[in-house]
This record gives sequence, C-alpha cells and structure tokens, in this order.
Amino acid sequence: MNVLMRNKMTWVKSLVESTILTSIPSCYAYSTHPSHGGDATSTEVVDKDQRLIPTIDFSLLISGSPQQRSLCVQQLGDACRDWGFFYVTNHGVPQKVIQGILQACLSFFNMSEEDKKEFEGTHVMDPIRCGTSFNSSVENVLCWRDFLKVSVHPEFHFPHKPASFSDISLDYCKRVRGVALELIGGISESLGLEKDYIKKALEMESGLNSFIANFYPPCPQPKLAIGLPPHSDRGVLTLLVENQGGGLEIKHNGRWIQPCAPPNSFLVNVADHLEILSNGKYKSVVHRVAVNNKTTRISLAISHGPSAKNVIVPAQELLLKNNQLAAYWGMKYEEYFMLQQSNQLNGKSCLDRIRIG
Ligand SMILES: O=C(O)CCC(=O)C(=O)O
Ligand SMILES: [Fe+2]
Repeated sequence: MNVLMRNKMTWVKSLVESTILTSIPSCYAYSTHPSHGGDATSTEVVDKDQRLIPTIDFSLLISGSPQQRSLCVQQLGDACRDWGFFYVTNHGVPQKVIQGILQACLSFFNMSEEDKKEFEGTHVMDPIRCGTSFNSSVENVLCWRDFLKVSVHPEFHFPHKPASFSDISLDYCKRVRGVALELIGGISESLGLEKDYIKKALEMESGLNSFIANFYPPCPQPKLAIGLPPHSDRGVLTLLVENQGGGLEIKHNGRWIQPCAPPNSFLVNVADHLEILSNGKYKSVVHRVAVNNKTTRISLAISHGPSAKNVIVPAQELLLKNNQLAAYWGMKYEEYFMLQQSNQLNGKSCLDRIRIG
C-alpha cells in the first residue's frame, strides 16, 4: 500500500456511506492476496457442530449446590480443553445493559469523523484509540472493520463523547469483569489449582482489560474481504457480545464453525495467556470474522489480562504434578501486548514466538 493511502486511512463506514459501492477497493481484497493463502476466507463451515459448542450455566457456578458447582467446573475445564470457546448463560448482566452498551457503541461510530478524530490516538499503546482495520501501518490488506479500543482496567479510560457513553461503559465493564473473574476462578479449579491461583499468579487485581468495539458495515463483495483475519486473543479470557449473530467463526479440529449463541449469552474464548499458564492444556482458540452484504454487525469484546509487569509462565504446580517441562518462555504482559498490537493479526504468530521447541 502506498504512503498516501496509509496517511489518509478512511473509515470503512465512511467508504460505504460515501458512495454506492458495487465492488471493494483492491486494498480490501483479502482472499486474492498472495500472502494470505486460502485460510482467511475459506468458507467450509460445519453446521452440525454448532450445537455441540458447550454452554456454561453461570448461575450454577456462583450459586449452585456443591455438586452443581463441581459439575460446572468440570464442564468449564472440558470446554477449555476441547473447544477453547463456550457460551455463558444466566450470567446476571441484564439484557438492557447489554443492549445499552451496543447502542452506545453504535452512537460512537455514528459520530462525524471530525468528532472521532480526537480519539484516534497516535501509538498502539495509547489508552484510547479508534480507527479502521487492525494495524493499517503494517497490513498488506485492510480489514473491513472499524474499531474503538479502550483500556478500562486497572485505570478506566473512555471517550467523553457521545454523552453518557463513559458511564454506560463503566457499569458494563465492571459487571463483565465480575463474570470473567468468577469464570477464571472456576477454570483455575478445573486445572486442579486453588480458585484464586490464576488471579494471584497473573496479578489480575491490577490486570489490563481492553474494551474493543468492532463495527463491520455491509460489504458488497463479502467473500473477498475479511472483518478480522484468523487470530487468537492476548490475555486470559475474552467475553464478547454482538448485535446480531453471523460473522464470527472459530477454528475447531481444522474446520471453521459459526457459533450460534443462545439468547442473552456471552461468547467466551480462551486467550493466549491461559494457554501459557496451563502449559498448553487449554489452547487459545483461533477465530476470524466474516462480513456480509446486508447488515452492519457490531461486536463488543472485553479482553481480561494479567497485570502489565507480570511475566507469564506455565504454572509450576501443574508442571510438577504432570511431570512436564515448560512449553513456553516467560514474557512480560506489556511486551506481549505491544508485540501483538504492532504486527498484523496472523493466527497464533505471537504465541509461536515464545513456544519452546
Ligand atoms: O467481532 C467478533 O465477533 C470478534 C472480534 C474479535 O475477535 C476481537 O475483537 O478480537
Ligand atoms: Fe479476537
């Protein structure tokens, strides 16, 4: 891509709204780009497996009988080991709070480019950033996606526009963090560790949480473009909601599967630092986002991670118990974060850098 285009990167939303598009500009033609092969937009999707994606009933984890709780912990462990992806129902976050935050995100993206400019940021580690694609300064092909990315923990940052966006988000982020920490407690137990083990080992009390709103407008040639290319997430767990189903695809046993979330659920995925801590027992799931030619999809992911200075290594207790050697080198979370944000999204390429052997 030439320098001029890099400097004047248009939001996909503006591109779609500025003219009647019948084809996509070549800088978005992902599937035909030689560096990406077929995997990014290959369309083989296995329908029947959708129903097998595990569902965790959160209410049993926090207020079930001891037997129900231990069954739930076991289901969590199985879901992390076999899928790296699961739905969470009965999580206690009211549907109107979720609808409220999705609506607020839409209002943010609907602001003028001039209003959004204030929040663009200049560096990948800025606490508030918005823009288009993933990292257009290094990408060969752009993603059909606009985004807002905000650091919401340990310090809460947020755009002050539109009015009340920040208040709505603070409430939402606190509630989701509560759910995430309970799930992480259950996952810790499923590994045979104390409930607080992961929380303490990764210093999650001061953990970095990122709020990521994704905006995928209709695309006239959806088979050629990609919303987000295949990648795994940094952090321990990502909790995601969306305004409509269809788009997200997860890789399971070598095939792409479209999740079909039950109503009012969170879509949760194992991220890289849970893979590291569990020494590969729980693998971060590779996922991608397809686009469509009819509707705008908005998704909202909150990534829950270790503290910035924490050096994440496989849990010593697990290595001893299972008589294993560490399969990953330690790396400070902020360095990993920076590594991921400064490159193109490309499968598990960040994790591969610290894999041993
Ligand atoms: O839009 C989605 O469904 C997924 C978004 C995602 O993978 C991310 O923000 O890391
Ligand atoms: Fe992701």
